[in-house]
Amino acid sequence: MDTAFTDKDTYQDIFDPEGYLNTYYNPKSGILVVDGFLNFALKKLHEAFATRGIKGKTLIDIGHGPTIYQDLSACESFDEIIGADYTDRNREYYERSLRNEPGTFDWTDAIQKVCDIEGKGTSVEDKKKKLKTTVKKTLKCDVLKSNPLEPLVLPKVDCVMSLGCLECACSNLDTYRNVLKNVSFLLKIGGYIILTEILNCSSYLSGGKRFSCLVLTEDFMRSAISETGFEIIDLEVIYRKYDKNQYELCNHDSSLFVLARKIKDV
Ligand SMILES: C[S@@+](CC[C@H](N)C(=O)[O-])C[C@H]1O[C@@H](n2cnc3c(N)ncnc32)[C@H](O)[C@@H]1O
Repeated sequence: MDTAFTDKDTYQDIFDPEGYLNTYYNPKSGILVVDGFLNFALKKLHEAFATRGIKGKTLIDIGHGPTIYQDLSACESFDEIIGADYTDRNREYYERSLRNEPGTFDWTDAIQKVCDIEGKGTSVEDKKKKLKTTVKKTLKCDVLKSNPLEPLVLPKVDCVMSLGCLECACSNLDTYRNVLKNVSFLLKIGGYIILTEILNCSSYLSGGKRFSCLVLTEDFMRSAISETGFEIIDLEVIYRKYDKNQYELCNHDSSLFVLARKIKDV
């Protein structure tokens, strides 16, 4: 299902955090739970931070939306995490989730999964505390700007992570390549980028509204990342089993994880 490009101000106006979380991350029926993406992402993030030892002072989590699962492994490897998203509602929901406010989405299953993968006997409560103390703030950001955090200019960071955001922010492949350069601007030479994207998806339904998605392929991702000054360290794709009902909500056929290291500015 194609749909007109939904730009950042459409997100600001109509993207509903609760509707998104219930459709995509509900522990029993969430599309990204049922299709295996969430477990895949949690495993790959643990591998990147704990097994490969990607660590440092600061990680920026760009386009976090209302989700916190992506920071559960990172919070053990970085002194601080800075969140960033375009919409006020998503930044507010992210902060409320970090404070474990009543009525916010229950991430217990995902947190328990990460604690189990880590195998250190960390309790869900202790992981929530670690996450809350490591994420220092969340900032307004626009990945379409050469400095996505404009007007702020932060010191270059050790890692930038962006899960399921860039393909929503871009209307064409050239813009996607530029956005990779924009995100790279925030990174030290030798720093790391971590991306997940859904592939071959043209749109997704969230909170009863349809949002556009830039159709990405594994080949495009490999070339775009290499052409924007990164060396790919790890890239993995998982394929989803076809389910007509879920497909109508979100028509991706696979999901991609990539870890890459910045070797130069382009
Ligand atoms: C599908 S949600 C991804 C949420 C979350 N990272 C996840 O893994 O499910 C896409 C996010 O991209 C953000 N976004 C869209 N356009 C943006 C832009 N130009 N700059 C920064 N964030 C943007 C939206 O506000 C939204 O939070």
